[in-house]
Amino acid sequence: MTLPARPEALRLSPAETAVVVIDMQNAYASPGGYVDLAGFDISGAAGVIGKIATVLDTARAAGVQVIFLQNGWDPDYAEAGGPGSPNWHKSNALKTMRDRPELAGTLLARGGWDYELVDALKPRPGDISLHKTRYSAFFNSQLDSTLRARGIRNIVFVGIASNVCVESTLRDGFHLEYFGVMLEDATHHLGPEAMHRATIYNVEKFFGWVSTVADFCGAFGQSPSQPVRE
Ligand SMILES: NC(=O)N/C=C\C(=O)O
Repeated sequence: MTLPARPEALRLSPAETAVVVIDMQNAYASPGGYVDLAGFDISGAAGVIGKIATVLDTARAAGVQVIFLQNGWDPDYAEAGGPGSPNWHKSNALKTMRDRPELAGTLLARGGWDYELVDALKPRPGDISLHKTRYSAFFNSQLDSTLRARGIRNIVFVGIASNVCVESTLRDGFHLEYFGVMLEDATHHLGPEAMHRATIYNVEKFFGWVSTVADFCGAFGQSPSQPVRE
């Protein structure tokens, strides 16, 4: 398949390509989830859910492996690290729970609603689900071995947040020799909109390629006119 992308089109074989869905959990995309409670504007998050669903439908039909990542920790937060970990100091989920003790134990804890994937984006048979405990999905996870075991060299990224976990993972993937493509309209940022644009610049200029949902579906879909779900 030839995927139109910036700075140039890419030739991608479906068997060597995965769509990696970053952290489409209630924490990042639902009202009342972690980033909403932490004070981030999540109004744009709902808009990417339907677009990601369209990408996943197209990927599955084309034989492209779909891999879901979920971010978080065990219910006791041992995996989050204590004061000796920078994560303890920088994680806005942990900081929010320290500021608001009534939320203790609720944010990004495995087994809770906040950790769960949003209802519209649940894994289907054949999809793979992996857990991660830091921003990069390659760190201390099974992502690298899962991809290598299947001969996958190309990763198409969708999910939240473009400027945090998507960019961190795409950068680590670059250093591990993966070809990373970010779908700019199936990813959403945390913080000011300029952060999304900055990530697009970084990816396009230094770490990978940028494409769109329509171009992905045009390249991998049965029909180039396959509609994009809103
Ligand atoms: N999924 C993400 O990009 N997460 C960003 C921040 C956090 O998890 O605190």
